[in-house]
Amino acid sequence: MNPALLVLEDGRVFQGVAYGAEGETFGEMVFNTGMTGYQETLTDPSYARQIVAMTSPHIGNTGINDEDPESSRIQVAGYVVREPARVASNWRATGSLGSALREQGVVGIAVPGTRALTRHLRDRGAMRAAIFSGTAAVAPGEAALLERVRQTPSMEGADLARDVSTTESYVVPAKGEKRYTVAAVDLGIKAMTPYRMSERGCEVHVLPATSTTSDILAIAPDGVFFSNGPGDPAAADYAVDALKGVLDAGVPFFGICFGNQIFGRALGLGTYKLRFGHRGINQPVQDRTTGKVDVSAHNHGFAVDAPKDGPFDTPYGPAEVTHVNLNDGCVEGLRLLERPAFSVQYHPEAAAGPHDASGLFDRFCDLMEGPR
Ligand SMILES: NC(=O)CC[C@H](N)C(=O)O
Repeated sequence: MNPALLVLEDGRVFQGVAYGAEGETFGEMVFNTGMTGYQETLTDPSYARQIVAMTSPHIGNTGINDEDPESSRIQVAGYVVREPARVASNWRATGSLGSALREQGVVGIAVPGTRALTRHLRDRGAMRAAIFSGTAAVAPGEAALLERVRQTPSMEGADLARDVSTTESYVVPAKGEKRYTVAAVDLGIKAMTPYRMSERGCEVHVLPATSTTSDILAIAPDGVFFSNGPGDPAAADYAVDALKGVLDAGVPFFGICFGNQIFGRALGLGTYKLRFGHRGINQPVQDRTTGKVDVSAHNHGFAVDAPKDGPFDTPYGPAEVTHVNLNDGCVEGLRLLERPAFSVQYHPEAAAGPHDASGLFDRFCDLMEGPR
């Protein structure tokens, strides 16, 4: 087992052993608290340019399979685990996680101190980092490695959605009878999202991130969807502009995660970076319109800054915060009160995660049914 180093931009260094591909990789250091679902995490395009540490101490037990990927490849910039499983055992497994990381050139590290790392990030916030393993970890000394980490760009201001988006549009057919046509703008879309819509009779036209309002409306959609995605929502003006045109046209709208942040910006709200974000599958979110609490899947480092004490004015009429996170009070959902448009900051597609919030896809279908 070859030595490896995890170097954080504030100078903290964790020593470990190489896991996956050997070499070096740079990204924003974040942690995920999910006890299950590592394959969905690894393949979620929202993790582009992030090094993800798993707080669950044993990773890889169920190997990898052909059914769970959220995209065609592993998307994280690097991977930190406490103890990689030595044996992959599951009836669906087609391979081991270690070999998948190696084959796809994803540099990882196993460190004994993932708990210390998580506490450090919780206190100091997500920060730039790098993993150096094999020969990359040996020669230069920690000071030189740290200097290289400090030269990398930060997540703030990063426009990454267009890098991970599809370049060509494609159609996910409706399962059973087709009821609605949905234009889904791919800002880093997870495979489960169009699937959840197709299960409900939606024919989903997945469009590139930089699609304009007229590209979107050209398919005559019953509803428009903006997906999750990586990077800073403040850097995606092109998506905000496209969505403004959709809202002007009054077409029903649903957004998830990055899509919620873009919706917030289209309403004139700002976004800001959370200290360490929410990444896991057990975050409590309250629907303020019903009082009901969902346990939900999350992956976000930014949040929308919106007034929570009642409806507020927007260019599209009054809006309100519909959902809040019960851990830290941050905004988890928005809606317009006089137009058919809403969004959530978390993941009702539940991949991985609890299915409490899956009814939000039905709410989107109800909005599309409305004008008929
Ligand atoms: N999953 C997402 O869509 C993440 C949105 C955004 N990149 C954030 O970190 O907040």
